[in-house]
Amino acid sequence: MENILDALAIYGYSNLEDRIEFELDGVIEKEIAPAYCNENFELCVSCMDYTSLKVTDTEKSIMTFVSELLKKLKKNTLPDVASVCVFPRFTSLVKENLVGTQIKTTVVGACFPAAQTFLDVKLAECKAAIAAGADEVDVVISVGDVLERNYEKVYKELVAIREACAGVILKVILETGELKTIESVFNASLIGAYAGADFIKTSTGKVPVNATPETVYVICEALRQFHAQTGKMVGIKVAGGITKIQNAIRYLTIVKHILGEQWLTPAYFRIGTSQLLEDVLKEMKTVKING
Ligand SMILES: O=C[C@H](O)COP(=O)(O)O
Repeated sequence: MENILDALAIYGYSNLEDRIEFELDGVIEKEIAPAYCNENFELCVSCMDYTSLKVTDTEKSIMTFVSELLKKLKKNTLPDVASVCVFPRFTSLVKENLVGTQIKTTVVGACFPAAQTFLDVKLAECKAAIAAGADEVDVVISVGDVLERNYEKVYKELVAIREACAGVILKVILETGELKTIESVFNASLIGAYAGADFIKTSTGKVPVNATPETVYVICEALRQFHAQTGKMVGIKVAGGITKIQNAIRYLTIVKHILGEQWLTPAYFRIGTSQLLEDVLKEMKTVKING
């Protein structure tokens, strides 16, 4: 592509603010109740990036985290989650402990969560994670540069990261709670898509504001327009503070409403979460009992 600024000029977000409020409170709100069913709870499990990104994580705690997950899935006859997501140093450990399942190993790379280091260090970390067995890498965009509209710089860095992550799934995290405006979330989504991201991800879970219905709406709209222009489907990962299945179903409904049912597979929809599975199990039982 010639120039990211020329590419962005094709897209429009001017009427989004009114539409978001109108649709989230109206038509989308009405679509949530019928989507609240065990079939979609299972879909949420299969789209889950089951995550542990704590400063206290150790080899021992991560092994327990993975084995408890596998036990819960088996005991409740649930589908495999999409991936287990951890810090880079646990890559090979997770990979080994997932042998015999379809579950992928996701690693946060490029100096998650602040991403404030040298590009060479970011690239080296991504490459090391892949060499250790990562199937998927989640990296944070240079948030400050997006806010200053240094779009060319942000795009070039992501292209370099895309090259370093050749052959694996790349998720670009926008940290939407820090981007704040529709313009920056919309443009950052498109920059990620043009740089070759497989998924645009909302948040790290490490700042006060994470995924929200409004920002998920904006990302979906950017990806809808990107698909209309290029024919390419880019996935969306909602993440950060998602502890209740009600919230996951709300996001699933927004994605379906804007992007369509074809996005509702682990190839195009992910939920990054450290705590959602327990609530899914609880709600599945409640829904079964109450019919
Ligand atoms: O990558 C970030 C995680 O998906 C955040 O998950 P959490 O806020 O549930 O810990």
